[in-house]
Order: sequence, then structure tokens, then C-alpha cells
Amino acid sequence: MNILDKIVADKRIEVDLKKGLIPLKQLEASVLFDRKSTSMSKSIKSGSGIIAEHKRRSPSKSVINQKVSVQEVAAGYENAGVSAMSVLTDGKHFGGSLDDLLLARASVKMPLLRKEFIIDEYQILEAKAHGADAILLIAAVLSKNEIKSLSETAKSIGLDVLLEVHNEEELHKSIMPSLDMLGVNNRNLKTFEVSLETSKKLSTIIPNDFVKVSESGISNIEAIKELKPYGYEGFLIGENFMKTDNPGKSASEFIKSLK
Ligand SMILES: O=P(O)(O)OC[C@@H](O)[C@@H](O)c1c[nH]c2ccccc12
Repeated sequence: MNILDKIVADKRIEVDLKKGLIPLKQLEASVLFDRKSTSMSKSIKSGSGIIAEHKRRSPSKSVINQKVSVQEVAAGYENAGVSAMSVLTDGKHFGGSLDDLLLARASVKMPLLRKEFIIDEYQILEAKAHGADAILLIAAVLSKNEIKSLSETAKSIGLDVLLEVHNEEELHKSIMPSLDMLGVNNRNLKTFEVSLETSKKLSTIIPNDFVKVSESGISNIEAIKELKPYGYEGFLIGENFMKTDNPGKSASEFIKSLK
């Protein structure tokens, strides 16, 4: 079993358990459920395009940063002028939680992406109840029908959808109107290999009605300059900021040197 299969197998158990503990009705009763979302795709188009991630650890790098608080990181990213923040909520493999999403929501106004392995509608309602503005769907772990029904659920409660692919087959099955952003993951989640070439190669077959996002392995301004001519407007960056003592400051310096 590769790591992605393992994460998804764990996720199925986790979601089943949670459904028994916190009924859907309770999620829908959360105050945040009625909050009007801010569009992440619009924010990318009108701003720096940088989507900065809160990431404590990962299966490929183990510990990245266990010291900074999510509130501090969120406020720092917002001050730096990022277009959106991605908050990892998977606990077992990334050290995140839904509380991280809540705390980030309490700290900032910018759009928040729930970064999670979503396999069930329940997780989308959870995202909304904890203050997310957008969700991630990963084509490698979903069928075409699942992508359709999950993205339609998200749209019906006002959330933007970022669909992640890393090869042509995944892209072909995924193109549908209920998505807002198409993300190309430069990291193969099965092997952890990283290459910006993946973004370049797939860019030509992404229709222009989607906001194009390049994800992972971006560690310098040169990468952004290289990717922009391929039509990328969003750039998802985690480790490069999180590995420093002050991720907000690191994002701020990065964005300043983009101008
Ligand atoms: O830390 P990086 O290399 O800048 O990558 C960030 C982000 O793209 C990565 O964390 C990611 C992309 N897709 C995912 C899906 C699940 C978990 C994590 C991810």
C-alpha cells in the first residue's frame, strides 16, 4: 500500500467514527455555518496569488515546524499579503486539526482552504462549520462521480473548490463546471518526487475558465517567474515558509521580492 492509500484508509475510519460522534445537524447548527464565504479564486486573481500553508509535519519531511502557533502564522501570512491560507487539518500524517482551522478563522479575514483528504460530504460540512472558504479535492483518490457530487455539495454551501491533479488521466476525468481552481501538484503523492515540469506539462490542457494553481516544491521567486508564462495565477507554498522561525516574515519577504 502506498502512503496515499494508507492515508485514505485511515480517513475512512476517522470519518465513520466522527459521523457517530457529531451528527450533521450539529455541524449545520454552528455559527460559522451561516458565515458568508470569501471567494478564494477571486482573491487569487486580484492579489499576489500566493497561497501560504500551515503545515507542521508531513510524511515526506517529518517535522517542519512544531513551535509556532497557528494564530501567529495566520496573522503573519495575512499581513504579508498572501491571497489565501491553506490549513492542513489531517492529524495523523500532518499534525493538523479542525481546531487549527477554527483558530486561523478567528485570527484573519482572508480566504481559508481546508487542506484535507476529502472522501465524504460530511468533511465538507465540517469545513464550512469550522470557517473554511474553500476545499481541496484530490483526483488521485476520487472517481469522476465522486468529484462531481462532492464539488456540487461544496458549491451549494458557498465554498470554492480546488481540484488537485498530477497527471493527464486525472485531469481528463476532472474537468467539470462545479470546480473553480485546478491545482497541479508538483509532488507525486505516491512517490514524493517533486518536479515543476508537471505544472508546465499539464498547463496546456487545463481550460482557461479555471484558475490555475501550481502546488508544492516552490522554494524561490524564480519558480514563480518560470510558471507564470504557463498561465499559473496561484502558487501553493508550505515548507518554504513553515521551515523558518517566522513563516509570516518569510512570506512577506517573498511577496516583496515578487513585485
Ligand atoms: O510544502 P510544499 O512543498 O510547498 O507543498 C505545499 C502543498 O502543496 C502540499 O502540502 C500539498 C499539496 N497537495 C496536498 C494534499 C494533501 C496534503 C498536502 C498537500
